[in-house]
Amino acid sequence: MGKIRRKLTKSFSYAIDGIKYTIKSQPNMRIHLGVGTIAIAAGIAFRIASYEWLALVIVIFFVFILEILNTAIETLVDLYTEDYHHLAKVAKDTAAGAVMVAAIMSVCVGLIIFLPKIVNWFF
Ligand SMILES: Nc1ncnc2c1ncn2[C@@H]1O[C@H](COP(=O)(O)OP(=O)(O)OP(=O)(O)O)[C@@H](O)[C@H]1O
Repeated sequence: MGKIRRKLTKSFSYAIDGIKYTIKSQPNMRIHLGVGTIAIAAGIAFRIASYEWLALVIVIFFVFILEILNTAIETLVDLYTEDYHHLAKVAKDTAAGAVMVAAIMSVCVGLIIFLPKIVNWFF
């Protein structure tokens, strides 16, 4: 039992190391964290419904997940080659594209949830 717990603790701490590395090395991850925090604060301020929380939390975490995977792919490419290679460019650009698509999706969800509330608030 102790052995299993020690193994789980180790895996957990390696995963946290990966997340910490992404936050430290990727300015974009820090932007995602900032925007996610603002969106959560806005959700609290506007008392959004539970289905809106569901959509908001999913898109926020989806962007985090893809940024972490993007970092893993970038790092693997750099480990493989530091020379210019067309396929290295394709790998990095497509991984970055995935993050961008997720970020656009999260902006759309944010607008769908908050825009009517902001308009109501002002008018
Ligand atoms: N080995 C390589 N061969 C060809 N093109 C590369 C290579 N490394 C990077 N690139 C190109 O340069 C771009 C920037 O690569 P870089 O490693 O600096 O990532 P980045 O822009 O810092 O990504 P992020 O901002 O997400 O950290 C890549 O998207 C890719 O188009």
